[in-house]
Amino acid sequence: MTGIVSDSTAVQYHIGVSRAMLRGARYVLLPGDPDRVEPIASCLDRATELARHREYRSALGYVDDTPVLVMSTGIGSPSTGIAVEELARLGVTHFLRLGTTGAIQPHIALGDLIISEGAVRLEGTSGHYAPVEYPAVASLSLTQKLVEAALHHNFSYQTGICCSSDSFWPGQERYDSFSGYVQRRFQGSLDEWQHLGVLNFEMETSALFTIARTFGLHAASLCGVIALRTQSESVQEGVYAQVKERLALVARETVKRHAALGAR
Ligand SMILES: O=P(O)(O)O[C@H]1O[C@H](CO)[C@@H](O)[C@H]1O
Ligand SMILES: O=c1cc[nH]c(=O)[nH]1
Repeated sequence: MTGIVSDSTAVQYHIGVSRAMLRGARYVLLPGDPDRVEPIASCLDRATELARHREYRSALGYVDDTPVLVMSTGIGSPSTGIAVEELARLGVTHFLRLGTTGAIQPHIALGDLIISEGAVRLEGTSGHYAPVEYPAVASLSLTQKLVEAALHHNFSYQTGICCSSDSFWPGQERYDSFSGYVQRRFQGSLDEWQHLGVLNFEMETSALFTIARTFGLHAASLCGVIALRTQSESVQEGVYAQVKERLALVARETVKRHAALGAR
């Protein structure tokens, strides 16, 4: 039986790109927001748009001679899991999430970058790939290059554990939802994660780390802080432009340094 999804030479069913379109790219930069693809791609050389399909918008560019795909994942772990599946099939081996996030530690500032060493799996998708005991951990070599790149640009950054939630409101203990209700299991959870040293909330990193690991592939996560959850439930949209620029600059430098290792 042949199906479009399982054929590695075909245009992939959800993401709308094929192996030939990737020009051998092994690196992918993964923002959640489709509108972040173009500004990130504009920090690469010779960038061109590839496709727009559902939440997946893609562009191909270069860091010197290294081809790099930029593709949005949409919001959340299910669509991120589909992106990893289909990109892995096309030969992508290194996945770098470029996201926005809400910080839950008081020493973190708006615009800071957070590099995740691991992630709390507060989502369902990764459980379809590995049991709950399996850790969601980052690729060491890719993460080391992220740290070097943030230092190179002199951007303030933190490293640690993030919490990846399946919901933006109750799972991140926000009370400004439509109903205002947060289930008992999440009441007090922000405080608890904070005491356990978790740095931030977002929605994709744990699925990305888990799935990439189970495939024997490499993933890292860089997020820019747009909400200070110890002060407010709101996101501060004024910092979004600065965060976007920082993510793109650090990503380019990370690929440059990692590609120079010549690792497969
Ligand atoms: O800015 P992105 O990459 O989408 O990331 C964060 O923003 C979205 C929620 O607003 C979630 O996807 C969360 O993980
Ligand atoms: O607080 C935040 C900000 C961005 N993304 C999230 O998931 N949470």
